Formats: sequence, structure tokens, C-alpha cells
Amino acid sequence: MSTSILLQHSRTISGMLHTRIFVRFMGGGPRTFPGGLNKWQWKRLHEKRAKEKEKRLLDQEKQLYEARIRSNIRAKLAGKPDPNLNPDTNTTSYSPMSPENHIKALADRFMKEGAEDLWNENDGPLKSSLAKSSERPELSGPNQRPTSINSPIDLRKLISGGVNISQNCENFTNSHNYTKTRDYSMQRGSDFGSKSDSMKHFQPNLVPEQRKFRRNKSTSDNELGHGLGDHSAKNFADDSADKLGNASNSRKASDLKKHRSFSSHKLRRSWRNESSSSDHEDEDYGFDSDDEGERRGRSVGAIGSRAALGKYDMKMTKRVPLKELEDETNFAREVELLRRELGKKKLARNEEENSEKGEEESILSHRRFDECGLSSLTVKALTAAGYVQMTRVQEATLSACLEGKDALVKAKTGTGKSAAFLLPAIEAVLKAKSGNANPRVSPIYVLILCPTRELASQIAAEAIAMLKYHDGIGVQTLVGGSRFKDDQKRLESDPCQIIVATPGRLLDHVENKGGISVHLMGLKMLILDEADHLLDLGFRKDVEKIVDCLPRRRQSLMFSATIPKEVRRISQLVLKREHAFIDTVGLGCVETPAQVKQFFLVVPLNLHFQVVHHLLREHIRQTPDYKVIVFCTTGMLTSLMYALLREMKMNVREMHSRKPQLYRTRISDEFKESKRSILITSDVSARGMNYPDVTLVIQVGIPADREQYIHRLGRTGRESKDGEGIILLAPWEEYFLDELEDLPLDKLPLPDIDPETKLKVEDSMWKLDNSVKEAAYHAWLGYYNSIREIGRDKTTLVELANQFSKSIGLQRPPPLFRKTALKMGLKDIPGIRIRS
Ligand SMILES: Nc1ncnc2c1ncn2[C@@H]1O[C@H](COP(=O)(O)OP(=O)(O)OP(=O)(O)O)[C@@H](O)[C@H]1O
Repeated sequence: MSTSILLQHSRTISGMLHTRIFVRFMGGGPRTFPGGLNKWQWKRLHEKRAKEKEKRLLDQEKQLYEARIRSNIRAKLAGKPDPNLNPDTNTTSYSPMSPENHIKALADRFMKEGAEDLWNENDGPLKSSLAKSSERPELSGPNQRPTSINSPIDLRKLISGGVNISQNCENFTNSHNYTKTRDYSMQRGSDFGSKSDSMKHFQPNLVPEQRKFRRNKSTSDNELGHGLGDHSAKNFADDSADKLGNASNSRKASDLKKHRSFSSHKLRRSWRNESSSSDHEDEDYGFDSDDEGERRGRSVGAIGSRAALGKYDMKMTKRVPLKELEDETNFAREVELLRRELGKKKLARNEEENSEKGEEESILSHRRFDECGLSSLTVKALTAAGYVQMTRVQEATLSACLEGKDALVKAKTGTGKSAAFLLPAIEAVLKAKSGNANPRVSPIYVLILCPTRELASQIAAEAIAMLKYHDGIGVQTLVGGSRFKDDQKRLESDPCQIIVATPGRLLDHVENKGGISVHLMGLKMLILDEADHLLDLGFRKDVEKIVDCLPRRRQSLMFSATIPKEVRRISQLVLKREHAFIDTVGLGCVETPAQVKQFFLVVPLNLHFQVVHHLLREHIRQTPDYKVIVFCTTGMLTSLMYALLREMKMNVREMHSRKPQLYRTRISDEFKESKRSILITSDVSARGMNYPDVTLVIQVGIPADREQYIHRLGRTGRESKDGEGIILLAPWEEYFLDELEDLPLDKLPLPDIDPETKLKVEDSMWKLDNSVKEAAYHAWLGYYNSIREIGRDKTTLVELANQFSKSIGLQRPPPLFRKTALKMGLKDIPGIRIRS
């Protein structure tokens, strides 16, 4: 696991990356701007314009670059001198940059680790099927999931893998008149400096090959319907020497000029539930993502981080560059040679890594807490809690955080991020307290924001454990589900220095002038746990408003197991520009815990309940100390699943945001302590919850997005323990697997469920109250209607919903209120019944 700390980089128009000391952007200045915009809107407007301008320039540069490469190749194939070269001087005839330098500039720009933000739509996804297939040779069997469309090669990965491509490329470079490459193996440094150094070894003349590699891969993909890693592609490449160069070739090449694009499959919610639920309380279309987002009626359009990040961040589709050069056809052969070589090297490296696995899999580092400048009382409390060595993320972040730097931290689920931010938080309080002995109002020094109530309680409990030996430092939670007035009383009677809050409730306090703003004036540290989620649309506005009320001279930390690049871009809503980005996962590395086995299962919708029951039965049979979490897409579907499994005498508990807070707290506490039990839940349990020893996570239906998949899965395999995850999809949900293409999922065969069990499940379903089923139908319709890929074809959606209705034993699909049907765009769709 490599740790990299990337300083923020600015991009210059010339396309080169430069490290630059940033001036502070958000500090000072007027609070309103021309056009009545507030500073955030003003900032976003400028960011958007800058991005557009940069994209235009980048596109121009790419066109020029491609034109140069093309003319170079054409000239070579026609046996003419390079048109870019001046025949007299044998140098390029144009200035200021030679093709080689230009290529190098682009290489520097695009290939640098941490520069992935610069990759635009046309660059396609970062991962390659080649890299993937060699990473996961076990997936090449019959269980292999469908290869995603045209993934170009992640050359940066190849580079950082230290592969000597020079020899492999020899034929190619000779035939294409590129200077022969030297070994350009690149070391991964732990800081940017070392990375830039290693980039110096990167040979510019490789880039055209890399680019062509990508393009030609697309070509052969198109022809063969496979990625380069596929067997047929291999055969194709083996034969390519014969095939290429013959007359039919150019026809073939032109036949191949089909450009394929694929949707980013970001799930976008297009319909909001709050209107329907407020209008018609008996219908529930609610998603069940987070307490506050939902309570404030904002979560629905907001789930799905990348999808939800405002207009200028939105990525509607990813397009793969498929402008094949007609005369580049014999490239496939070189590609294949290269691929084989890389495959071998990769396997060798994997074996090496496997032998070091014991070391690799542990989340613990070699550093101890008593070596890193924490107060002795904190160390004592840590020891009492059984924490002696730091985890890797704690080791990687502690010194930067203790130095007072702002930081954006990415680390896998279950690796100890909570302690990583709580320890500097406690130190910040100690320092602030010693410098402010007799404050007039007792200040809140640390504010921790997180998305759900249970997570807030969990973090507060961990903080209290770490403060065991400190006197006079209080921790309180401010979360929805309790009485506002009770919060106020609590804050007055028991002043605290650390607040853990969900954004909605905190904002209520701030906006209601509940007195909390005065206490927040002394704030020293702001922490966003599950930061990417807090910057989703569901929370972002609240978070912005809260941040606006906080002192600007503060330290800010953001933590999550997933940080999509859009979040990196907008992190400056909270962080200073010169913050550290600490990524303990590593660019291009698998973002899920290595020891968690992941499976997917594609089953017709009408069999989902039976299959869940079957999977649970099997798991219970094989795992005496089982502990399972089943994630459902909405609260009402959670209720239905729970009711069914309870009817079938399984040891189940139910948790979603429709349940009263006291019930939720009880269930959460019970499940923490329990063994041999099953929690049926919605996404309220997806992030941050630390239920120990979960052996299996089942996800029924597609989650809101890739990030949510990772967080749900992360409820198992915590602290390096073993775990298993299964995602159950209907055939029309299978497209979602493209989102997970870089994760090691294996296909499970369709289980053989005996007829007797089938009957039992059906019987139990029949016994359930119709109101639960009707609510589930409405919720189902609301959820999938909001998912762009599924909800845009309303007729099919309604057909599927009616299938679902039938599968849960409803004789007829329950009717919708006219207003609701209208809002969902379903009013005149055949199969929809309207309530009279
Ligand atoms: N230094 C340590 N030594 C031993 N155990 C630790 C240490 N730090 C954290 N843990 C344990 O690791 C587990 C996971 O920690 P935590 O909940 O903070 O993970 P996380 O990275 O925040 O996960 P998520 O991404 O799901 O929120 C907890 O049980 C915690 O007690």
C-alpha cells in the first residue's frame, strides 16, 4: 500500500504541470459580488469559466498533437521524410515546441500521478482491460463478468509498474521512426518531489505509442468485440502480421471506425420524493440514504456523489477516443507483444506481493502512538482501548494534522480513519484550552460533521473513550430525531468543546439563532467524515451554509474511503488551497479491502427474495458465527425484506430512517454486540458504521453509485478481517457492473433453489400485510424512476414495477395519486393506476 501526499498543482495553459504555492483564495474580500452572487457562487462561476477555457485549450492541443502524429505516420508509411522536419537542418520546421517536446509536455501533463483531474472525457476511463485481466487472472474463466466497453490502457500504471517497454516497443518504434526508448521505469515517491524526479526518467518518445496503443486497442476491440485482454484479441494479434498490410486491411480499418461511447452509469435521481411523501402520507417513495438529507427533503435528487456535484462537475457520459488512424493497423501486433510481456511481469509481481501478503494485509503500521507527540493522557486512553500501534492511515496523516495543515484523506473502509481525525482534534482542544484559560463563553473548538445519526453517536463514543483521562473536555452530538429544545438545554447545561453533528440539525441550530453560533466563534478545527457524501447535493448546501458561519482561521480535515475527482476539485469549499491530499489507497489500486471476496449474481427480479433467503441459509450453514448485513434500496423495501425473513423465522433486525430514533439506537447497539444475526437495512448503515465481525454483506439491487457500493461492502472485512460481499442484480441492472469494472468481482452461478423452499418463501410472502407490500411497490417505483438509466423509459419502468408488484404477491399494482404520477412523469403510462 503506498502512501502518497500530493500537493495541489496548478495547470498552466502551456499544458505543463507546475507546483506552485497558492495564495489563499477564500479569505477576506467582500461577502457579496457583482450580480448579487455570494462568494461561493462567485467562486464557482470563475471555476467553471476557467475549466471551460482550459478544456478548449486542451482540445486544441490534442488536435495539434494528433495531427502531428498522423502526419508523421503517413509520411513514414509513404516512405517520405517527416513533414514536421526541416530537410536542411533535420530539425522541426515550426516553433516554439518540437513534436518531441510537445509530446513530452503532454506526457508530463497527463501521465503524472495525481494529474488524473486533467483527463477529460475524451481520454476515457483510466483503467485498462489489459491491466485488469492481468491483475485478475482468476477472472478469465467462465465466471468472468462482461468486459466493459473499450477501456483504454492505463499507461500511467504501466509506467509506475516499472516495466521496461523499450525492448517490446523496439519493432514498433523502429517502424514508426520514433527514437528508441530507454528504460523509463518510474518509482513511486512518497511526495511530489520524488515523483517529479522520477518523471524525468520518463521518455517522451513513448507517448505516441501509448496513445496509439489506446487508439488501436479501440480498433481491435471494435472488430473483435473484446478488450485486448481477451482471447480473441490475442488470436487476432497473433494473426495480425498476416492480416495487416494486405489490401483488405484498409477496408477493414475503415469498417472499424465505429465510435463507441458508454454512459458513465452514474445514477441520477430525477424525481424527488419529498413532494409525494408530504402530499400523500400513505404513499412512500422515499429513499433512505441519510437522516438529514432525507428529513430536509434533499436527499433524493442528491444521492450519488459524482452525479450530484452541481452542473459544472457533471459528467453525463464518458467517451472513449476512437479516432482510429486508418494506416496504423499493424500496431495490434506490437500491442500484443507488449501485452504479453506486461502480463508476465504483472503476474511475477503479484506473486511477489502475495508472498508478502501477511505484511500487506495488516492495517497496522510499525509506529506506536507514544512516538508521535500525542499527550500522555491520550496515549494512556488509547492503550486502555487496545490501541498501541497506529494504523497506516493514522501514521500517514497524524503528523500533517498535528502540524495544523488542512488535509483531504482517502483510506479504505475499516482502517481507522475515525481515530486519525479524533486524535488531532483532541490535541487541538488541548492546545486551544491552554491558550484560552478563561473564555467568556465556552467555545466549541472542534466540529465534526457526518451524514448519519448512528455514525455521529459512534464517533462521539470513540472520542469519549480517547478522552477517558482528560478532565474538562466534553463531547456532544447534535443530530435529528431528538427534540431541538432538548439539544439547547443540553448545550447550556453541559458545555462541550467537541461537537459531532449531522449537517441538518446543526444548521437548524445555527439558523434558529440557538446560541450555538457564539460558541462556534472559537472553532479551531472542522472535520468532515464521509466528506464526499457531505459534498453531495443532499448535504452540500447545508455544509456550505455551516462553513460560512465558521471562523476562517481554522484547520479543516476531510476523510473518506472514496474521493471522486469532482470532490477533489470542490474540496476547497472547505479546505485551504494549499491542503495536503493524503491517499493511502494509491492511484489505480483497488479501493476495496483485499481480503473481502466480492461476487455478483444476476437473477430475474421475481426471484430476488427467494435468492436472498437462499444466500442467507447457505451462509448460515457454512459460517457458525455469522453476522450479515442486507442492504435494500429504500426504507420500505427494507421493511418488506425484514417482514418476510422474520416470517421465515430468521434472526433479523430492521434499520432505516423511517424508524423512530430510539428504536434505531437500540437496534444499532444490539447488532454491534450480537452474533449470529442479520441486519436488514437501508443506506443509513452504509457509511462509517463499525459493526464488528460482519461476515457477509448482501446488496439487493443497484446502489446509488459506485461509492455507495464500496461503503456498503466496507461494513465487512474491517481491520483486515475476512469478509464477503454479494451484489444481487436483475438482468436490466447488470449495466451497473461497468461502474465496478476495476473491482475484483466474480460471478456467482444462479443458485438452485429447491421447490419446497420456493413454496415456503411464497407462502410467507402471502402472509404479509398488504400495506407493507404496497408501500414497497411505491418505493420501488420511486427509486428506479429516479435512476436515469432505468427511469427514462417510463413504459419499461412501469412494466418492471408491475413485475415486482406481482413477485411480492400483489394482485394488482397499487394505484398512485394523480399528482404523484404527474410528478414522476408516469401519468399516462400504460400499467399505472391512478387513485380516484
Ligand atoms: N490504532 C488502532 N489499533 C487497533 N485498532 C484500531 C486502531 N485504529 C482503529 N482501530 C479499529 O479499527 C476499526 C475501524 O475503525 P474506523 O471505524 O475508524 O474505520 P474507518 O476507516 O473510519 O471506516 P469507514 O470508512 O467504514 O468509516 C475500529 O474497530 C477501530 O476500533
